[in-house]
Amino acid sequence: MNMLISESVLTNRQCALLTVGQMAEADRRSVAAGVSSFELMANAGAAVAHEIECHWTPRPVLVLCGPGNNGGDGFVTAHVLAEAGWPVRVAMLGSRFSLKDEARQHAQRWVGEVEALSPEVLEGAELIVDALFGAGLSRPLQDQALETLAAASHGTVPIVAIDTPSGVMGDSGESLGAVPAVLTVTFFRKKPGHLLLPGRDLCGEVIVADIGTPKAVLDAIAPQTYENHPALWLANLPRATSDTDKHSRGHALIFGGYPMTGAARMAARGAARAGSGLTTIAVPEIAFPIYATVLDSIMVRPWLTPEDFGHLLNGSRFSAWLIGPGAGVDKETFGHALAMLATGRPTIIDADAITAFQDEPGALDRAIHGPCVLTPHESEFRRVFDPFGDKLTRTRAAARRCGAVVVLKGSDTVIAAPDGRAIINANAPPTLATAGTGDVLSGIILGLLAQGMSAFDSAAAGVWLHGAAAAEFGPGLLAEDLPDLLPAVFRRLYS
Ligand SMILES: NC(=O)C1=CN([C@@H]2O[C@H](COP(=O)(O)OP(=O)(O)OC[C@H]3O[C@@H](n4cnc5c(N)ncnc54)[C@H](O)[C@@H]3O)[C@@H](O)[C@H]2O)[C@@H](O)CC1
Ligand SMILES: [K+]
Repeated sequence: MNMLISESVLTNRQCALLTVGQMAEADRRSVAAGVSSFELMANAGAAVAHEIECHWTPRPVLVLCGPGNNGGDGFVTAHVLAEAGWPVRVAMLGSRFSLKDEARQHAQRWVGEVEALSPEVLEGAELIVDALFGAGLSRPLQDQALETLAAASHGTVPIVAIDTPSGVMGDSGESLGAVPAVLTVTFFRKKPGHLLLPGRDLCGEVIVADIGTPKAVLDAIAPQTYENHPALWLANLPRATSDTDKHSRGHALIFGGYPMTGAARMAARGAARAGSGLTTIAVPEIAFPIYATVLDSIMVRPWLTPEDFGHLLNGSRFSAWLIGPGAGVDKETFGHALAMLATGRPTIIDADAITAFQDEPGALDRAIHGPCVLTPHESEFRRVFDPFGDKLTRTRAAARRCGAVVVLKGSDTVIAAPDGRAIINANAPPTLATAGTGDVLSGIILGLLAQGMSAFDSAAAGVWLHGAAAAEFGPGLLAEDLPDLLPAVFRRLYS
């Protein structure tokens, strides 16, 4: 997996994602720093042409240009490819004389015919460049744009999108009529819509091209959103040294439910493999024989009454706790979760323990006052948080409301902190869609929290490690395979 090795040389600045508004600001600041808009557009179109030449041999290309700057990039791409000897045609939505500023200047350099956009222009094309609209689209595609792209998607001709497939919204990844591209070339930094679904799937391969935007622009913009990558948290990942002993690596406690006992056991194995020095499952006495007979290094601690469980929490030996996997949705789970949160020690509230707050979400907000991670999937999220808005906005709002790090799971998991920082994860393979993988995820995050990593870093690292472990295994994955795949992922991270 060379991917991990080459990716690890990235810096966190390179993982930054910019909103459509921030990208426009980057453009303005570049111009103020002396890089003209004309030059930015020339570089953008040339970068697209370069990627096309790297991916395909010369063939008839059709460039579909829109009425804004995305269309301007398209004219540059057409010009550069034609200069390189490729057979190029251009079709445009509207008139090239209605283009403004640098887009107009670049369009004037195109001496060939400009056909009117319609599905008929697709005839004979063996590569299509979608330069109709960029990421800032605010209304659905319609008429000729919609019909032409729809017709293009019915054929087998590859589509290369400039900035985003037209119709994908850069801030949310939502689609207003976009069709899938095989390659998307964007500029300076990705936007959230390149990673959030369905945008990510519609983009195909994404290449980020340098178009001469000065790097200092990023400091001025101070982005708050990142693509998940080890560059963001590797330096803070706990590592054992020669003076480490098991107690200094933390002690994770998991609430073990009954009769569903597998979930807590898988979480415990995730915590232990993530490096927790000691891992204990606290179980109702009736379940003790079930847990104890199938666990070795992981300890099992029986409790008889809820008061016993409370006393356990008030002892000082545990450094982080988790409740949720297999806990059951009932008053007891609600009470145990509140007892954990009341200690102010690092706590993960997952699965049933999230749902246990569905009638009283305010109680969750009031109880959180220490480091805390919530790990809902979409249905659990909707039971306790506002379901409106795109995934990034919703997760941020939830984190701000409750004061915890919120991990809204899925193929495009979003991790948000109460202070507004957010990370989008894109390394999770679809094989993770199987029972119990969420239990292992909360266990991995617990193992990192127990070792003293911050809640936001633990959540980001845990989500990434979980995805990398699943990718390591490939098809046929079961949740119980995941903990044992972590050592290979760690080995590569540290190599
Ligand atoms: N750093 C940057 O921001 C750079 C941006 N560049 C390009 O500029 C693009 C952004 O340019 P623009 O802001 O002009 O955006 P677009 O090129 O997407 O054009 C927007 C125009 O289309 C119209 N429009 C929007 N939705 C429509 C719909 N559904 N049907 C019909 N018309 C619609 C709008 O009224 C507006 O006139 C980027 O995507 C990128 O390709 C590059 O030239 C280089 C640098
Ligand atoms: K486009």
